Amino acid sequence: MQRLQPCKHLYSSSSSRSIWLLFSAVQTTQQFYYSWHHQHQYNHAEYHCLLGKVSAKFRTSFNIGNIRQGKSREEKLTNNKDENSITHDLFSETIYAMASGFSSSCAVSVIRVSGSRAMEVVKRMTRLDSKQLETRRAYYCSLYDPVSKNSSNIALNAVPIDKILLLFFKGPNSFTGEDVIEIHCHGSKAVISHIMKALGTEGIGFRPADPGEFTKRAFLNRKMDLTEVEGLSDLIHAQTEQQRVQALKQLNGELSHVVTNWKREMLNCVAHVTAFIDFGDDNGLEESVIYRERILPSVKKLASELKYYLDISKNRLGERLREGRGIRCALLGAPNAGKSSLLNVLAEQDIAIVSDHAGTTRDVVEVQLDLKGWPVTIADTAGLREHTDISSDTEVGKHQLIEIEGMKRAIKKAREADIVIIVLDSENYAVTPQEMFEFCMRKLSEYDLPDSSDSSHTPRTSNHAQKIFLVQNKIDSRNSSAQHMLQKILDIPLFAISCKTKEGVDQFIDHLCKTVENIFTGKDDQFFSKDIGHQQAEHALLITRERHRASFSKTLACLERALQENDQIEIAAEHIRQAHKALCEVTGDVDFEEILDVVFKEFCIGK
Ligand SMILES: Nc1nc2c(ncn2[C@@H]2O[C@H](COP(=O)(O)OP(=O)(O)OP(=O)(O)O)[C@@H](O)[C@H]2O)c(=O)[nH]1
Ligand SMILES: [Mg+2]
Repeated sequence: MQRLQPCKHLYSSSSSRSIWLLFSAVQTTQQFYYSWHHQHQYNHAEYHCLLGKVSAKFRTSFNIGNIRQGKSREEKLTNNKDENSITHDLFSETIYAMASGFSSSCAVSVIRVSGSRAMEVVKRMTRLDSKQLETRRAYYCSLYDPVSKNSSNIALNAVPIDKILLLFFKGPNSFTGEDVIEIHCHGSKAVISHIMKALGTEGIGFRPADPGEFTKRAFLNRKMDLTEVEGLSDLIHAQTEQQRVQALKQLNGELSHVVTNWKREMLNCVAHVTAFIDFGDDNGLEESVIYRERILPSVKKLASELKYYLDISKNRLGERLREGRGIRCALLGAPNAGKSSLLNVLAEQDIAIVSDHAGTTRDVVEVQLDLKGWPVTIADTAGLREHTDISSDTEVGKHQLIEIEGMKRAIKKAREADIVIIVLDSENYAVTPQEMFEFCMRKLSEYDLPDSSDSSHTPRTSNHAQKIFLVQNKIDSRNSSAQHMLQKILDIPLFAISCKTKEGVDQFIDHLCKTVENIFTGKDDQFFSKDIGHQQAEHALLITRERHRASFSKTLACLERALQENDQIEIAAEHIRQAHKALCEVTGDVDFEEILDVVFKEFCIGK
């Protein structure tokens, strides 16, 4: 049997192997040997002998001095202070910040203190007995200026700052994993600034928290993984109902759960290979059998699951929901058709300039709306019309060039949109609604594809799903007669409305809301293939960031390389290890300061 030299270099070269990895691997190897034992009818003595060998081998193979996982992140960070400037002295200081929002005055505000010396608040700023203090209980008491460290009691004649509710959370069963004190005080500026000043005085010596520092401590103390941290950040910033739902799912670990299962399965495969490399020959195990029966099916399944998640999230609906860009709609039509008027009606405010001068809107004007909890971006655009014989030498020609540039931008915007709303003018005799509709459709199909390297929007592909709505405006006008009304064209939804009297507007908005909801929930087969239902659409919304997608793609590429290795199981195992590492970036189980910086900079102070 031809194979590479076994695993020593595979493990010893890796400086970030962990005890946790070791135990998982030993555990999975146990499962492997149990199943192997069943197949090969080993007796118990033989089985335990094998398992002992594997465990011992794992212990020596892993570079335990440099482990990360398994130890708390805190320990790792304390050991590597110089490498990790981000967390330098992070745990030695007790921090404080306002946890509730900043407002000039409100009924109650919350100030949070976290760290090993948090109890000093109780000892030196209240008359409560710190030794008797129960965790997770609220105490109603007076809060005083801090007494010096050596004085045992608040003086009898001390003047209180405020009457407060004090809560104590004993670490590690707290949000940060450290001792936490919450002060619920009255929300006036005077009370808050007095308490904040008292906590920062030299005597008590706490430090104001950096933005997101409480959550960073929670992450480093393994209270939450990186996807949950992101979920929390999204929940704090959620503007619409559906953003809240999405954020809460991530905070509750839905993405984390999927990723953790994949990671476990990958470790399982690696453990099988390692056990085989070290002991397979001794026990008559065949490399090709292990590869075919154990590695190949697992890796195939993992690869197809990753591919599925990447495929269904191609439209980046998860990111778009989280970021608030949502579904992109563009208003397209002739000058003066009422596009800007419709934008203002939808936004319920005067965002775009409206006038009876044809060609009022020159550039794209965008507004983000919340349609029943789903975010939507609507773009008002310059009016479209035919142009002939333009000369840049004349004043008129110069104006026309500007208008043409506006039209180009309008069509580009419409091409990128998920929904194009063609606004037709019932008053316009020069061009019939039917002609205008055909003109817009021609422009939509003629225009060059936008630059797909611009990652700010979904790259348009040849099968870019797009919906067209027709809106015939100004039905209130006395000039609008039956002959100027558009007849229904195929199955394109057609709405007759008046931006002036609001007639028909509600039906149009209802239809728009329903369409947007159907897209996000997988009921629209233009955006998801027909067999993709509600559950798959929910899966698609799990990927909320480009960094998730990038790690998934990297993981898939490693797994595909592993699949090409045929019977070379040591090489396949190394690819699987790389896949595991790529996936660890999603949950934050690797050393990668830049990612932490990106994630935590989204946070506000006090969280
Ligand atoms: N009677 C009537 N007039 C309308 C209605 N909607 C818009 N208008 C008028 O039509 C004119 C053009 O409206 P806009 O909203 O500026 O049209 P537009 O399509 O944005 O025009 P451009 O920016 O030039 O492309 C304005 O005078 C509006 O008051 C409507 O429903 N009924
Ligand atoms: Mg306009």
